[in-house]
Formats: sequence, structure tokens, C-alpha cells
Amino acid sequence: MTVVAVPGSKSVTARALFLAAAAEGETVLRRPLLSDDTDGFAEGLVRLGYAVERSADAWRITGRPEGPAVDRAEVYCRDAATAARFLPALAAAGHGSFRFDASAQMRRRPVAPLTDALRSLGVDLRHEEAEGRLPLTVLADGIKGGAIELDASLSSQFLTALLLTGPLTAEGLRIHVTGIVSVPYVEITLAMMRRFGARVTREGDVFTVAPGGYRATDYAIEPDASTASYFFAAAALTGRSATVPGLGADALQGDLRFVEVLRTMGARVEIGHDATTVTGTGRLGGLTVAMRDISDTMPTLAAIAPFADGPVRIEDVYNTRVKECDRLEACARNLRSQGVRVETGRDWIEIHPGTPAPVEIACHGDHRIAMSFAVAGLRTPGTTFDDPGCVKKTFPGFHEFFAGVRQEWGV
Ligand SMILES: O=C(O)C1=C[C@@H](OP(=O)(O)O)[C@@H](O)[C@H](O)C1
Ligand SMILES: C=C(OP(=O)(O)O)C(=O)O
Repeated sequence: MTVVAVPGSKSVTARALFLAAAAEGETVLRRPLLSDDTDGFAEGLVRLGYAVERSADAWRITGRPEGPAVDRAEVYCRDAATAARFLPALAAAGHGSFRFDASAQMRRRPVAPLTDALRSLGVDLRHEEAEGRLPLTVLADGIKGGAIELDASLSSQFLTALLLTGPLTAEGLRIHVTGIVSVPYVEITLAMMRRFGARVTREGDVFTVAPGGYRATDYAIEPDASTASYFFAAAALTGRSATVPGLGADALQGDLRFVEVLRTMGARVEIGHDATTVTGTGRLGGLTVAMRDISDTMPTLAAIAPFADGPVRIEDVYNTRVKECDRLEACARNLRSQGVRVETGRDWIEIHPGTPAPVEIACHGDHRIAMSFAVAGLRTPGTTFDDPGCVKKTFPGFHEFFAGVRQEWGV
């Protein structure tokens, strides 16, 4: 049994930073993720005038329920959609002129459903180039609140941004959701808002957030379940065993459900109180699986799929086309360049059994493509990457860490 202590959750760290900034008092975040996305998020808060004190294993944030401490700021969100979508909503609840920009890829990713919703709440918001894209400037003067409709079928992050902002509005929010993906991420949002003292309820498609702000707390960030998927998949692929401590039956993150996919394929899975173990059994079967709820783990499955003994068909993953790259296309192209038979449709990919050839993987600047094909590389010696450093988005030391696990396994 190999214990794999993966870094903190990106999604939990980003939400915790938002909540800490919005809360009354000083919050301590323990074991936050140290990566480009979360560094960019924290840096964004500093630009907005929040006090963020960082040491390696704890960050201290002094909250400002009234909003940013400056009345003008420029925030660069890098490649992080959490920052690009959550921070403009936080700023909108304050007072001042706040400009948000991001990487070329993040500029291409949609924000329109969020910015339209903020506008319908009376927020003055200007797009600089294309409507519904970054860069944008929020001319903030507080949010009164009220009832809105929201289409979150391209990204749940639009809903999370509005939910997080709800307690900062004068009268609260009532959000009627007309479409949604990545639902487990909304559940993380609701659970964490409650931990910071907010009152929020869900009845079917309607979310109701009471005004009243947040209270600071001492918060431990759980390990990242999407990152854990690489080590679980690697164990399943090589007949080894990986135990990830800190991710058990009570984990907040839906991506831990990826182990159920591996279980269906033949791996042995034990979900304990505070740890999860996956053990490869030498058998990896094909399957058809809908991954709408856990689509960050789609590339993990796609990359190892050729080693299954039957086709692997992944459905309901349209939104993977609007991530760090078009992931459906990037997975298909890399697999084809390895000589694997692959078919794709608008929101699905089907991968046939094969023997992938060692090639240079085109990462498209996407950490998940790099990490997923590194796992598959366990069975394809000679695999290389055009941009191995792109893993910094969520796991800067991934390659060295993975090499350490391989050494322990002797693979
Ligand atoms: O809210 C979050 O922290 C996230 C939500 C998901 O995005 P979508 O809702 O856009 O699918 C996920 O893919 C992303 O990595 C993180
Ligand atoms: C999609 C991702 O990131 P984000 O949307 O937060 O930029 C991811 O980390 O896989």
C-alpha cells in the first residue's frame, strides 16, 4: 500500500479565499493548495485590497464584509476560471471600479451568463472586447439583491459565483436555475457557505440565499480529488495500490466518485472514514459512463481507456470543450496520434482497446491533459510532453511527485 498525500483542493481553496475575504474577522486556511490558480486568486484579493498573509501551510485572511479596500484595481486572473468568475462577483458587492483580465484561453472561455445575471441585478459592468468575455470592468456600487434566472449549463461556476455573493447583498438572492452541469461543485459551495455562517437553501431548481454576511472561521482544506484521480488511475493500470488520506466518505468533492468508475472497470476500491484506496486487480474492463458531474476526470479515463479490454464510451461531457482547451478534441487527437481508434460526437468520446505508441503529447497548455497522459505513460514508455510545465495550474511539482510514487511502486 502506497500512501499518496496529494495537495489541497483547488476548488475548496478558491471558495475558502472568497469566503474568508467576505467574512467578518480573521480566517485561517490550513493546507491550502499552492498552485498557479490559487496563487492567482490570492493575488487578486490582494489587488482588491484584502490582507492575505501566507506561509507554506496556513493562510490568514482579514475579511471585509463591506467589500474591496481600494476603489480602483486591475486583477489578472491568469488561467483560473474560479478567479475570473468568482472575483468579479465579489467586487460587484463592493464600491469602485475593478477591471478583470486573464490569459488568452481564459479570455475565450464564457462568462456571459454570470455577467448578464449581475447586470439584471443592477450591476454596471462593461466588456472591453467581446460581449460575455474578459476583459471586463465592474463599476460596483453594492448589490440590492432580488430574483434572477440563470443558465449554468456551460459552467456551474456562474451559479457558485452568485451564491457566494448572495449573503453580501442587501436583500438576498433567489436564483432560478434553468440548466446546470457539474452539480457536485455547487454542493461544495453550499456546504462551505454554511460553514462560514450563511443561510442558503435549495428547493429543486431554486436557490435562496439570505442576506447577513459570513463569519470567519478556522478551515482545513481537503486534498484535491481531481488530482487524486491520477494516482487512483495509475494504481488501477499497474496492479498497484494507492491510498489517499484526507479523502473519505465525508469528502466534499464529487470528483472522488471517479473511483466508482474504476471499480466498475475492475479495480478494488475501499472508501474509508478518512481515506480512499484503489488497488489494481489486473483487470480493466470497458464501460459506458456519463461524466457530466465529474468531467475534470474525463481526461484521466480517456488516457487510460485503450488499456481496457473493451470500448470506453464517455458521455455527457460537452462542457469539457470550454475548459483550459477543448478537452474532448485534445484527448481524441492525442489518442489518435498514439494509433488508438477513437470516435467523438458533440458531447461524447468512444475509445477502443489498443496499444498506444510512444509519442509527444500535445498538452494544449492544459494541466489535466499532461497529468492524464503521464499516467497512461506508465504503460507506454517513451511518452513525452510538449509543455510539461502546464501542470503548475493545480500541481506545480506533479512530475517529480509522480516519479516518487513510480519509484515506490517499482514501475
Ligand atoms: O467550481 C469549481 O471549483 C469548478 C467547477 C467545474 O467547472 P464547471 O462548472 O465549469 O464544469 C470544474 O471543472 C472546475 O475545475 C472547478
Ligand atoms: C476546468 C478546470 O479549471 P477552471 O475551470 O477552474 O479553470 C480544471 O481545473 O480542470
